[in-house]
Amino acid sequence: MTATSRRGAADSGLGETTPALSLRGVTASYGGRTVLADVSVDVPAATLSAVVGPNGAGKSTLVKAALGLIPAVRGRVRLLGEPLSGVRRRVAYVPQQDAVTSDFPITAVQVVEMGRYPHRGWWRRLREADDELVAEAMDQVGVVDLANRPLDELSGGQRQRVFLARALAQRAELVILDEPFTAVDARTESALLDVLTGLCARGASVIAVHHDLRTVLRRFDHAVLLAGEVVAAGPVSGVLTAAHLERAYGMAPLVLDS
Ligand SMILES: Nc1ncnc2c1ncn2[C@@H]1O[C@H](COP(=O)(O)OP(=O)(O)OP(=O)(O)O)[C@@H](O)[C@H]1O
Repeated sequence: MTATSRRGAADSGLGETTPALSLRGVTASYGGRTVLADVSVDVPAATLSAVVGPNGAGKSTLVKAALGLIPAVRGRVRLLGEPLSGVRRRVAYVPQQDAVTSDFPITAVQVVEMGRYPHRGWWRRLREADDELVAEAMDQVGVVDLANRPLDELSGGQRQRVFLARALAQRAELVILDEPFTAVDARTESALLDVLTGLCARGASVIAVHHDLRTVLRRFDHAVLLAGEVVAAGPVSGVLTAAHLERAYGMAPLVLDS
């Protein structure tokens, strides 16, 4: 049992049965090509949940569809029980790092401060309380010493931590991350997972696209296994079975044997 599964949705502020994310009949396309077809799935609140599946399975597309980042989406999406328009400030997104470009000069601390804009508006000065939340978030992921470094001079792993700090500073109730650990070493990944597990223990919901099934088995509560459609969803041990993995990947990944 992982740390977060010992806690229910009790502290999340959501009803026991209100999912963190609910998709009904969601179809997503790029240029007329359907990538996700008729996906219906619920991700429970106050859990650390993974979206897994082979390359091209539609994992990033699923989270982008949920966040309104893809134009051609049909179906019904609810985040924290509401349409996206009503919950933007309660939901944080950590994009895949190769999708992040910085065409203008911005420092690490300025990125983290952006986590407070949904609460203050970008045109207003942040208050002392915001500064404290920003400092706390940077401390949690170990990037305090990078505060004044330009973003485009940071390594991939440092950037991933800075963007995670932005989500933490937002104090979001639902944090959605797309491959947040691709550029970090194993020790840092474990430390960041501790931070995410801590969020869930306090009632927040975390959904991460993640490719490392071994980590998902060890550290996550819930998983959605995708292969253009939902192959399985639910508690991790019931999702990452040999039969499901064979269906999704065409073979059971050997890593689960060890
Ligand atoms: N902007 C886009 N325009 C056109 N096709 C896209 C676009 N983004 C993704 N696709 C296609 O949609 C499919 C699903 O892509 P997606 O990025 O959602 O998969 P994924 O499961 O996250 O893959 P990976 O594990 O490789 O990151 C792929 O075939 C991909 O080529």
